[in-house]
Amino acid sequence: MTQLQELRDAMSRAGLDAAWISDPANVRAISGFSSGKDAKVLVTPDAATLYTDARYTVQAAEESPLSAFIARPPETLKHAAPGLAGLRVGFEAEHLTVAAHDDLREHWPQATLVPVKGLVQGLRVLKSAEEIEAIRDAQVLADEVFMAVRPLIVAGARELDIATEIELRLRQRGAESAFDVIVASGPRGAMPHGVASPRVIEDGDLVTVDMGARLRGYHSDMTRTVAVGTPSAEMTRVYRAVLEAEEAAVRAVKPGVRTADLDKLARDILTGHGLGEAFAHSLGHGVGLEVHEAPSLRGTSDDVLSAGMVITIEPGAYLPGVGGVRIEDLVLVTEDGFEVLSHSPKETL
Ligand SMILES: CSCC[C@H](N)C(=O)N1CCC[C@H]1C(=O)N[C@@H](C)C(=O)O
Repeated sequence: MTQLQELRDAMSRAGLDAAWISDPANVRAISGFSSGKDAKVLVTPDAATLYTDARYTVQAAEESPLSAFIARPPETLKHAAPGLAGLRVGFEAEHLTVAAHDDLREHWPQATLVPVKGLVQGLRVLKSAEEIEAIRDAQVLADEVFMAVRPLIVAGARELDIATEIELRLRQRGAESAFDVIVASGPRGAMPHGVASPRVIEDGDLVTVDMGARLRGYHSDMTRTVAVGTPSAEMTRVYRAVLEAEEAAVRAVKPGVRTADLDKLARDILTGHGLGEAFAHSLGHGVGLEVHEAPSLRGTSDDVLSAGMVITIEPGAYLPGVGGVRIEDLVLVTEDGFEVLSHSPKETL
């Protein structure tokens, strides 16, 4: 079943006659159109229209099987209005701005607007074989690039130079960076989202590199923390604790496991090493058309793993003023357990 058919089933369950899809990743999932931020999709039980503007006439015809209406707002909204009179139209409450909602109310006065959450995101959680292939291919490129750049992570190099090399080499392989590359060395390692800075890497630093490729719209995500020279005894101990937590959590991945329990498993190991407070984020997240998507591997999550999910396992420990460690693998949940998609070696300190 295509995601469009699945969406119609979900709309019917939610009591909707139509859905206005505005989130770029959801637009792509439903229509195949890759410039989702300049497009919307209107879905009813017997029609689906891609709305975009004249910059994309050729691209829309090439990429999407949906019929396209080429115009800019408000003509798009005026075009849709007659067919929506008297209908319950779902809109994406987590994405639509207040101003865009006002526009819908103005142009569709006879429709009942219904806020919905996760309508399409829910359909994206289980990946098709084609989607898994794209994520796998993206990770192959990311592994290649990490391995090629690893020898450049030495004392005297700047974090920015490492990030630039990663971005360039991903581009050369036909991909792009999935997000701003994180290169956090020495004390900057205490920042989980420490994007590369001009800092010069020093002997004895641990350097956290968090990178991903985007290929055919799909993302990969992986982190390695590498040692330059000999790190301090304290940071070596932190590294080993994070590695222990990471490997234990990966081994526990299988269908039916609650993501909150996985988070707890990793967190308990770090707590046992006195690092519970230092683990300042969730254990991981789903990966697909967005780098962060469902399921959430957070302690408060109700999500349960199923075969076909692609997730990250990425515990970390962050000591302000001292440094940090994160180790992250990209993992496919399989019928009988898991497959690790990221293959870059991890340091054994
Ligand atoms: C800007 S994308 C960052 C990708 C990275 N691998 C990642 O997902 N990180 C880095 C540290 C924490 C983690 C993250 O942002 N987790 C989110 C889902 C959270 O809220 O915990």
